[in-house]
Amino acid sequence: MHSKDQICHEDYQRAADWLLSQTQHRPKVAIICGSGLGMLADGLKCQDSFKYSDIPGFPQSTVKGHAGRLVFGELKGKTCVCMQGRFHMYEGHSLSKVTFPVRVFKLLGVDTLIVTNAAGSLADSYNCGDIMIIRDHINFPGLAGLNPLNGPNDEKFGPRFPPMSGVYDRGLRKMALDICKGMGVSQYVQEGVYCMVGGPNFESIAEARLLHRLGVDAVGMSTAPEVLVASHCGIRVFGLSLITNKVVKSYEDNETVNHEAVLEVSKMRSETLQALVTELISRMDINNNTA
Ligand SMILES: O=P(O)(O)O[C@@H]1C[C@H](O)[C@@H](CO)O1
Ligand code: HPA
Repeated sequence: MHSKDQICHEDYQRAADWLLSQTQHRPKVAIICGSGLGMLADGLKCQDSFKYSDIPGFPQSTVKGHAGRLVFGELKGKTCVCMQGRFHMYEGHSLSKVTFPVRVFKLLGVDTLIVTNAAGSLADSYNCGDIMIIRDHINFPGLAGLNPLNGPNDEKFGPRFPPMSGVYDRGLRKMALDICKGMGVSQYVQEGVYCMVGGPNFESIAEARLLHRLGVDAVGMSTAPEVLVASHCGIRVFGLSLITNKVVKSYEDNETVNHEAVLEVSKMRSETLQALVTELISRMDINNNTA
């Protein structure tokens, strides 16, 4: 490792080699669990689990609801790796640290990333407890120049100027909608635009109104950097937001949001989310990247 913020190819390779030496699992699918969504790893069979503090180069999780464990295992015959806890920019990590695991996953042979998060809704038709399939994102820190791909481009991972249209795989989104219909949960499933803000504060009312006017359906403090880095290195992406609160948009509204409430709602939908992710993985074709 060169300096706190500069990570080179060998650093990713060192972490990947260490993991490959510790487990027989060779994952094709990676799952990143959002706040309170760590239970997505619970269904994995034949688990091998590693504390982030033991993995070379991995940062530490500091947020409640993010256990800080990497879990390998089998789900419906597919080998998966699951991050029980992600890293956020507001914790003080550089964006290259936030996205460090994604490049390690690439070196492990992962070809599909499922990202999940807890988010607040701006869309008037959304309710607390809704599941939003992410169609697209707005990366506010990215628009302002805070991008994990800043700095020298590592051509071994991808091109200098990666496209960002169509990043959330259309086939997987359609498959997820079909699964939700089959599960009889379509009434609380949405498809929409996620916006990443820096956090750690929740939005002011004026900020919420701005995001609403911009067409944002749900807002959170993660996901976009991981998705950028995954897409840059050719990993297929699918994303889910769990709507844990409605963002306050009115000065007449006395509601306030807090992290404990976010974690409570995450728990409420854990079974449905787990069933959806399991069925999606079971149906997905992980060899030729077509759903
Ligand atoms: O990791 P995610 O994006 O699910 O976490 C959300 C955003 C903040 O970290 C936290 C706020 O409650 O939950
Ligand atoms: N805003 C930002 N991030 C969030 C929210 C929110 O309302 N809820 C959960 N994560």
